[in-house]
Amino acid sequence: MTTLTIGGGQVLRPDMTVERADILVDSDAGEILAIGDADEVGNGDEYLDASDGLVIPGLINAHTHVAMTLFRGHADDKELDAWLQEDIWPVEAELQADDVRAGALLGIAEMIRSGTTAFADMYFFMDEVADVVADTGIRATLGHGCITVGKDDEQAHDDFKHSLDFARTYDGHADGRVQTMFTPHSLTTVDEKFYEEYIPVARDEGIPIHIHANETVNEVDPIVEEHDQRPLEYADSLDVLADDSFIAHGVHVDEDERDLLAERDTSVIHCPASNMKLASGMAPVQKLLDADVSVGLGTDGAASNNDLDMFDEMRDAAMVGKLATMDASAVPAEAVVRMATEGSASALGIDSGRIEAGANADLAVVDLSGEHLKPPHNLVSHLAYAVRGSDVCHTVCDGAVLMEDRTLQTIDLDDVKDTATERAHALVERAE
Ligand SMILES: CSC[C@H]1O[C@@H](n2cnc3c(O)ncnc32)[C@H](O)[C@@H]1O
Ligand SMILES: [Zn+2]
Repeated sequence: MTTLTIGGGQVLRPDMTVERADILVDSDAGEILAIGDADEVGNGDEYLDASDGLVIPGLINAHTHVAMTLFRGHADDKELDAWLQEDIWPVEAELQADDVRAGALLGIAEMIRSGTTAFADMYFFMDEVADVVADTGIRATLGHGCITVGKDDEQAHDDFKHSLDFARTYDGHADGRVQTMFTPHSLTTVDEKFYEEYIPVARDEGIPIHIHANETVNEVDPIVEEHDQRPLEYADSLDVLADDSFIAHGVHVDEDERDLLAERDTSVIHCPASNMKLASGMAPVQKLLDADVSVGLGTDGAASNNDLDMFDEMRDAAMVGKLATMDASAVPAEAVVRMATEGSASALGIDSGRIEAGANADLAVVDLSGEHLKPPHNLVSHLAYAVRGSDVCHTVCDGAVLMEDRTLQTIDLDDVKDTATERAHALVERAE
């Protein structure tokens, strides 16, 4: 057994207390072995210095499209439908496998550097993303996204079959760091008959389901008109809601839908930056929490955010949670830290997001030496409101060190930046 000690720092525990402790990790099994005083925990074969640092669970970005880093800054200042139809879908139509590889490498580098150790992604060319996940050491839940608008029946069926095949083939890839899901894009971009045919197949095979839902009023209204049902009631009639399902956004959800989500134990992934930038609306996050809905946190793609930094996302979630309710006590610091850790972990069904013996050794160390983190009155407050992604100095996933002293260990960052820039420019040119 090879072991790793993360020593000399303070540690965020699952009850949101902070204590001075060392952490011993079994690097082979990828698990936390012990947390305690240096003499109790003992010396590992390797050592990461966390002095003047706070060890936190690696953050979990529970909804993104990682290769969309290629479109960062390509299309801003438009609402969702115009943004997708006029700018994003035309460039996505030109995507090649190597583009997705380049965009995924860039996004994963950004996530590891800002303390994210797992993400959920629905996109295209997902075998490329799975291979990049394998090579870089991060953890991910991946699905090939299906859209039926603009496709004939045969193309749409092929898309769904491909999505199921991807989920079957790649589940457990990369020593179990890759899990898979079935990912119809949304309730308005996928025709009902495809839900009716393929959701039962996913359910029979135990494949989790992830969709965008209730993101904008433009998406909700046509469903209500056509089906005389709220979108999540419609989703439930299609058997989309279950304890291993999770929906992205959930901005426009009424009280009955919140109760339905709680009853079905379906998680909502809150994406506050994307919701603000696309002016989609303000999700009723405090009401979701009050209704006992499990809430995780995601950045969405880098074209609607425009970064993949989960510290930014925690801050945005806390800020917009207060603005939405005009209540400064809504969505407090502790709630957003829980969303980015245990809430997202629960949505993805992974045993990460908590620093306890037996849990996955997915960890990040925040350097507390910066002037913007003094005085350290309350470190949970700092995580929500003051820490920046660039304060992360070490990142560990599955017991392996992915970043040490701000240097990536599995990614050649200069090469990744150059390749992504070249491919993004060529891609946009092809689409013009
Ligand atoms: C079918 S793969 C995923 C698909 O979703 C698009 N997308 C990116 N951000 C959003 C969003 O906020 N709402 C809906 N769809 C989004 C992405 O560009 C892909 O086409
Ligand atoms: Zn999305």
